[in-house]
Amino acid sequence: MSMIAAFYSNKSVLITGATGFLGKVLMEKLFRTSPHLKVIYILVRPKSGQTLQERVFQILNSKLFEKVKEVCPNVHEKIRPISADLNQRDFAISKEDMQELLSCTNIIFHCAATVRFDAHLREAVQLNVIATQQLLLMASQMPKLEAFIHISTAFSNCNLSHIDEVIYPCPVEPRKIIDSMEWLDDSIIDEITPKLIGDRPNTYTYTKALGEMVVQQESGNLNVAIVRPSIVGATWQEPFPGWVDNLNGPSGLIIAAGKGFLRSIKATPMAVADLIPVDTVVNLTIAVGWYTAVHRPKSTLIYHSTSGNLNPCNWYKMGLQVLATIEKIPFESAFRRPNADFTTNNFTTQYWNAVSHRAPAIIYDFYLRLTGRKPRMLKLMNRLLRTISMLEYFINHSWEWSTNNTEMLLSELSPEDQRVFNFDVRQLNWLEYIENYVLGVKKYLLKEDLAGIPKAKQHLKRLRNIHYLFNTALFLIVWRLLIARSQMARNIWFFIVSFCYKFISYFRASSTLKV
Ligand SMILES: CCCCCCCCCCCCCCCCCCCCCCCCCC(=O)SCCNC(=O)CCNC(=O)[C@H](O)C(C)(C)COP(=O)(O)OP(=O)(O)OC[C@H]1O[C@@H](n2cnc3c(N)ncnc32)[C@H](O)[C@@H]1OP(=O)(O)O
Ligand SMILES: NC(=O)C1=CN([C@@H]2O[C@H](COP(=O)(O)OP(=O)(O)OC[C@H]3O[C@@H](n4cnc5c(N)ncnc54)[C@H](OP(=O)(O)O)[C@@H]3O)[C@@H](O)[C@H]2O)C=CC1
Repeated sequence: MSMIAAFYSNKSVLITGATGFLGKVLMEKLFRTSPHLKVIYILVRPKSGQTLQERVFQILNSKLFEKVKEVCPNVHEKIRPISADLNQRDFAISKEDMQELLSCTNIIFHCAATVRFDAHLREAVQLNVIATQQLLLMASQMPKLEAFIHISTAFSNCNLSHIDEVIYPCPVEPRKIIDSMEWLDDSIIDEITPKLIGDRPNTYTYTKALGEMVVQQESGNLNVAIVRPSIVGATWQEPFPGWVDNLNGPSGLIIAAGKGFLRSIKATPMAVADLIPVDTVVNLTIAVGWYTAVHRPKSTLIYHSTSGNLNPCNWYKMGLQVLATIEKIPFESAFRRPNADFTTNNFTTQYWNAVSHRAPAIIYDFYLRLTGRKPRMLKLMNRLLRTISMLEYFINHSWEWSTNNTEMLLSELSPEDQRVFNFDVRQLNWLEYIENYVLGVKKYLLKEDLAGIPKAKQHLKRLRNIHYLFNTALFLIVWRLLIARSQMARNIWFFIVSFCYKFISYFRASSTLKV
């Protein structure tokens, strides 16, 4: 029997960010391994015209939850959605709900965050710092609370190249930043943002670092731990391989490459691609919840959920495997044949952006206009290039994360728990994982049927023919223009034609001799 699974039986768990990528997988695994869990409270806001109940219904009816329903048929009774907006004071939770949360919660997993790299500093501070502070305050009023697990990111200190499992202080105290957000207007915040974030690439990583400091400073007597995942990718094993449902991290780029939009990207091929499957992060997080509650470490422990130091993979190997898989199982209705490559300097990046990204988009838009349709490709391409520019920092640097606490925790688990809550990345086979990832992107993100593969291959053949035809026509037009305007081009043309003529005459003569 798994000790960890038994620990969660009869517990009341509170999850923030349960409608997000990581939160959903966390909830799924908790229900599947501990079906006797008492209740999971999830803080949810109404969104995109959907009520809380509709959002929960959609999650429970998704493919991700299929296995849970087999082991825990009454799962819908065990999820208790609480209407909450983490941007509001007291999260805008009703008095009755707040009372229930305060008196019943045993474990908190705080996953909610804004993960947008371009979030305004005010917005990022509100969610990644102030909401964490408020949640800690709530936690301090929970008599039954056994552990508070905060999800941060391995990139909160990406301004360093070697990162230990410790909290590094930021030059300006979080309290000062929080106070200043109350009275500074947006234009001044815009001006000071670059100075505050310093050598970090965006407000996201900066506010996640501030969030960690808040956890350290304001957790009082609570049993607190922090989990720091690197780039979270599709599931490795559970509930099934390759599950993913959002475009963050590599997923969006896999689509862009597979559909033929992305042809080149500035990357350091040998830099470590520190991807970590979402189920690995979730298994570690659940184990951390158990360890923190049962062993009550004296200080706040940080756990790195990274792959680089134990089982490294680089962007070159990853990119190659993505392309190899796409060739085997192509995506439908590609814009161009998938054929992406890495560039390593600004000049070639700009060149290929113009030639391989913007020019085809402009030509396609011209074709749309001619056929009476609304042009859209250049706009889409510009958005893709903007997204890539924001991700570039992470594919052009390498980091080293120490994983002593994570390894210590693994050694503390029973063999059964090591199996049920496996977070040992040394067992990960990258090529197999990436293949399943690409397949998962096709099935669960693009919702494409595998039966459509022959048609997709046919479409790629057509694109290849169009490509050859286009290149030949382009060559002939350029050549014709050159010949018309330049004596040197005419001379070269004359030389080539006479050379070919002599060559053919020689062959004809030698074949006549043989006869
Ligand atoms: C021979 C060699 C072979 C070579 C082969 C070559 C290779 C080829 C193979 C390629 C694969 C292998 C290598 C992969 C490299 C992976 C790099 C990963 C780095 C990740 C680092 C993460 C580290 C930190 C981890 C953390 O700790 S945090 C979690 C991570 N957080 C994020 O990843 C948020 C990012 N995103 C945003 O920050 C916002 O998205 C924002 C960007 C501001 C836009 O913002 P905005 O313009 O407002 O627009 P959106 O509404 O968001 O989107 C607007 C439109 O772009 C779409 N779109 C959103 N996203 C993405 C995305 N990714 N990729 C693509 N499209 C996207 C969306 O569908 C919408 O399209 P539409 O629906 O309009 O058609
Ligand atoms: N994905 C990654 O690559 C990595 C993620 N992380 C960390 O993991 C955690 C989870 O990330 P991930 O699941 O990928 O992110 P998602 O963007 O998928 O999920 C974010 C969650 O936060 C919720 N949320 C955001 N704003 C509010 C609000 N105002 N009130 C209530 N809920 C809100 C969202 O709710 P809603 O559905 O309503 O928007 C959603 O459930 C984050 O803390 C992130 O920093 C760390 C490293 C890498």
